[in-house]
Amino acid sequence: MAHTHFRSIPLIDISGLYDDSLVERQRVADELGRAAHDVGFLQITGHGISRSLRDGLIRQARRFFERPLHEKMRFYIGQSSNHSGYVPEGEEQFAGGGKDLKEAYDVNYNYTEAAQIYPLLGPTQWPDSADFRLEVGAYYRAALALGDTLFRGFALALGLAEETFAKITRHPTSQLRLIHYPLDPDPVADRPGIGAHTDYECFTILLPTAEGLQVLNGNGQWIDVPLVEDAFVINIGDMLEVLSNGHFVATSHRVRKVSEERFAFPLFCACDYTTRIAPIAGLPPRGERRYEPINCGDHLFAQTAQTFRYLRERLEDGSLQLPDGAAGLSSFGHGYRAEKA
Ligand SMILES: O=C(O)CCC(=O)C(=O)O
Ligand SMILES: [Fe+2]
Repeated sequence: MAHTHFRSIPLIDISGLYDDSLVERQRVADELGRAAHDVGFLQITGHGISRSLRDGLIRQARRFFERPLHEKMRFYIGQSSNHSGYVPEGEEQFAGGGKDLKEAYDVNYNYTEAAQIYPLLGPTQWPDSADFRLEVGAYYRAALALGDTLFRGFALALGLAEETFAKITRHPTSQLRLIHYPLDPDPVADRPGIGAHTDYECFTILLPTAEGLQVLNGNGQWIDVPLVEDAFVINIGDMLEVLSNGHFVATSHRVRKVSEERFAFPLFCACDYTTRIAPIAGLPPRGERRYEPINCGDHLFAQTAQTFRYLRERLEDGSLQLPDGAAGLSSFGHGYRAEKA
């Protein structure tokens, strides 16, 4: 296993990434790089996303999930063109048939400029609330911009040109999930909030409202991620592990059963749909692992199609086909998750 026997999650003030001095940006980038290499998880402060933007997001999520199911289902993800909208409990089914105790609202890059050519890109399906669209949309854009800053930091940390990732993140297939974990009505049933997994994308910018997230260290121990005021949790996903040739690690994590209502807002920062994800030229391998190249969008869509009920039904009735090459992807996503957990 690549990552170390860490016992805690590094906390890094990233305000220096916005500094005019490259020396200062490199100093912070080196800290990010150490955390991404040793742990695959970190928390950041100094990110510049205001409390009011964060509060607006949380407020809109609370309001939406409080609505009766039949109203939420008017914005069901299965009727959208870019895989956005309401995800009821049980819609997602993971390898082994597990179901998580959660509901979600998924917001994608709102891509309206061209005819939709790829399954995960297109206009986002918003609910019938102008405030939701305003506040959630504003948060999405701010968090995506923070993602661009982190991409620059990770590039410096890898010894690459600062803009390396900018060329492949123009209209990224990056999804913001508003997740609601209700209070568990049946504390006997053994259902996790979210079972053990790694994230598929490059990295995730996560805002949680309560504790519950746990991270697997190299010793096989689950380490609690504490709730830190004003901080975001950042974790490396499969694609940045590949791009960095294993220098950064996608670390397995889970959400344990919740004893209080909990919300969590991950923004999964990915690349443009057609980006070929392979080790970046010039980065020496770390360890024995060799990475097969994959296509960013096809990989995300193939994983999604195999876990969401409405897409599985289309696969089964033949109205949807998986992208070419999707079959050979078991070393990522859930397959990889199972191996690590
Ligand atoms: O709820 C959380 O804190 C984490 C959610 C998560 O890991 C995911 O959605 O991939
Ligand atoms: Fe995750």
